[in-house]
Amino acid sequence: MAVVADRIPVSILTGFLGAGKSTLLNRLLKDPAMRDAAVIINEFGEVSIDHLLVESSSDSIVQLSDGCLCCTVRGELIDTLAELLDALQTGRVKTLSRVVIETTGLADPAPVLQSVLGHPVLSQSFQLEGVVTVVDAVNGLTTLDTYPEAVRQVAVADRLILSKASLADSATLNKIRKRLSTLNPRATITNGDSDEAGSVAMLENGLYDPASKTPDVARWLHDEEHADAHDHHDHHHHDEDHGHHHHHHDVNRHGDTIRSFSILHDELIDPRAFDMFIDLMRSAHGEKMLRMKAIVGLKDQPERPVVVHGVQAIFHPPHRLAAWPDPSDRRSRLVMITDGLDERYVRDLFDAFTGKVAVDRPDRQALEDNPLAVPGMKF
Ligand SMILES: Nc1nc2c(ncn2[C@@H]2O[C@H](COP(=O)(O)OP(=O)(O)OP(=O)(O)O)[C@@H](O)[C@H]2O)c(=O)[nH]1
Repeated sequence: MAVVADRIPVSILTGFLGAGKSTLLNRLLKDPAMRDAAVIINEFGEVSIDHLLVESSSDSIVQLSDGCLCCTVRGELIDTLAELLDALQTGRVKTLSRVVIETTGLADPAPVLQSVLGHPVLSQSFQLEGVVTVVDAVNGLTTLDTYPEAVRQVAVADRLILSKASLADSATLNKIRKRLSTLNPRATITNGDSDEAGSVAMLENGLYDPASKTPDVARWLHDEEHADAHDHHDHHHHDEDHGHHHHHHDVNRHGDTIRSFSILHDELIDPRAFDMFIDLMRSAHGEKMLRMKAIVGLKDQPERPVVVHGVQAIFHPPHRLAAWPDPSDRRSRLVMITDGLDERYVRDLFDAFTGKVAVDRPDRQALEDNPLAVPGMKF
């Protein structure tokens, strides 16, 4: 493979589940300087939603890498970068100004970094320009206390973007800023609301230098290099159960209580029933629901699906899309990442609200009578 004279800058956009990575990426893609950039989006879970919602400008190439970047299986990412290079060298892509890789929220960034920094061939053509980590001002402190991945994401960053600052009180904001400065004293902290956060400037952090980070970072990268020798596929279990594909994670990295699963539904849903389902999930199980993303067809406006984002107990205001992103596929899709919440239970609850009858399950009426199901979300 020929060596490209100027290496192409690669930026990594990371941050815990629901921190606001895609939101930032959508803003970034509107910056004219992102023309000729490629974006690689990695999603957790087999039913993808993110790529449908990325508002790419026509010149940006959006690649979907659906391998799991959160563990050390990095083959997919290497393949995707190699394909980009090939497209450039064979003229299928005229110019490639930069690459942005959005990791999954559970990503341990070390293997991702190592893919670029440590690959003998790719590192001749790509150079790591920096790591941008989005931290949610509302859930950030709890997340950092609970999930070591979140700490690593902060520690490796060149720039920290503090999202949802407008939703947090000033005492929380001060605490989180302090915590971030302790975890990573050299990273710039940028407010997510600022113009800078949504522009290419946030990616321009100079070349990535692990030595400027805390000593832990150099150690993690070193560990990753050595972990390469092992076959990490051993840790992945892709089972088929009731026709649903699971992605069970390497228990050593994420704890064996984290699960990702998705629900597909062919019929349009009664808006009120969906309200109730979401409300019950939020009020009764919010802390166990690390992430919910859904695109849902409701009976009131079948042509305009609703997008719902839940991040732990916080549900962001849902929004209606102007149309289905892919008109040939109008199934409702809910992707959930839970910690200690049984998949069967969530499925049964959803089925109950959407009218699927089963003998051993409460029906919708019974659930509506449940005082936990406080109506609240209106579309
Ligand atoms: N108010 C407010 N909401 C935000 C901000 N950033 C993101 N959100 C909302 O938070 C929710 C999650 O945002 P995403 O951008 O999808 O988060 P993500 O990090 O890409 O999520 P994952 O890919 O699941 O890890 C969405 O409903 C956003 O609208 C912010 O700065 N302020």
